[in-house]
Amino acid sequence: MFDVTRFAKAADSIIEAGHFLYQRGWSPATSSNYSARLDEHHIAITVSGRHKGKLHPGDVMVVDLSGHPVQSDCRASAETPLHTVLYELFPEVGAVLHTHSVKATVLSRLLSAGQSLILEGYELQKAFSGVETHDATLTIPVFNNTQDINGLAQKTKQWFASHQGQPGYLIRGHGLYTWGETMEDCLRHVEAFEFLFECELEAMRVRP
Ligand SMILES: CSC[C@@H](O)[C@@H](O)C(=O)COP(=O)(O)O
Ligand SMILES: [Zn+2]
Repeated sequence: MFDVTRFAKAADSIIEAGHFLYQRGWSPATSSNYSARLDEHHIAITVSGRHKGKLHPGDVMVVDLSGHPVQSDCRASAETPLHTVLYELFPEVGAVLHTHSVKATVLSRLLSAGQSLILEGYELQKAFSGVETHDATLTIPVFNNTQDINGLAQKTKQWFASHQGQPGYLIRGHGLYTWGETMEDCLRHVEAFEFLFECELEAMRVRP
């Protein structure tokens, strides 16, 4: 079983993240899903289909790392497997955020099939945990969108198993997944990505 106090704290951090991400326009309407680790076997995650700017405690539930609801009759996010594979793969990960911003959506559609987004030379890359210089090269893979979430989860798990230092990925025409040791780290990563997406789009505009 999970610790109820930890769940309450995790739910609060998820609700607060939803307010922030909705206000910034990165999680419109019922798009996006968020989670936070409770322990080795359980995470708190948003209930499917809830408006992310108006989350309340009943919109967050517990699932185990197989995605099964624990003490809840609600339906967990349709994209739960995209979260659980990250918690399985990275024991240090404490939070995962998925957003649907305009910039992530547009940029991911401009990259061709098989092309990753390469981020290098930006001072702001240092906002990602473990990155200490603008000279680092970050490779952000772009997976094709699909409604086969289990299939996509396996693809992401495989890719990140062999690229452990990379901070997130895009799903084409869909959005961003990123994670961190804490919810605060994870929110910083979303913000850093949004700045970098804007820089990349602006660079394409100036020099097509
Ligand atoms: C409102 S469309 C977005 C959904 O299809 C999905 O991509 C999403 O991010 C939210 O799904 P959810 O099941 O609410 O977690
Ligand atoms: Zn989504």
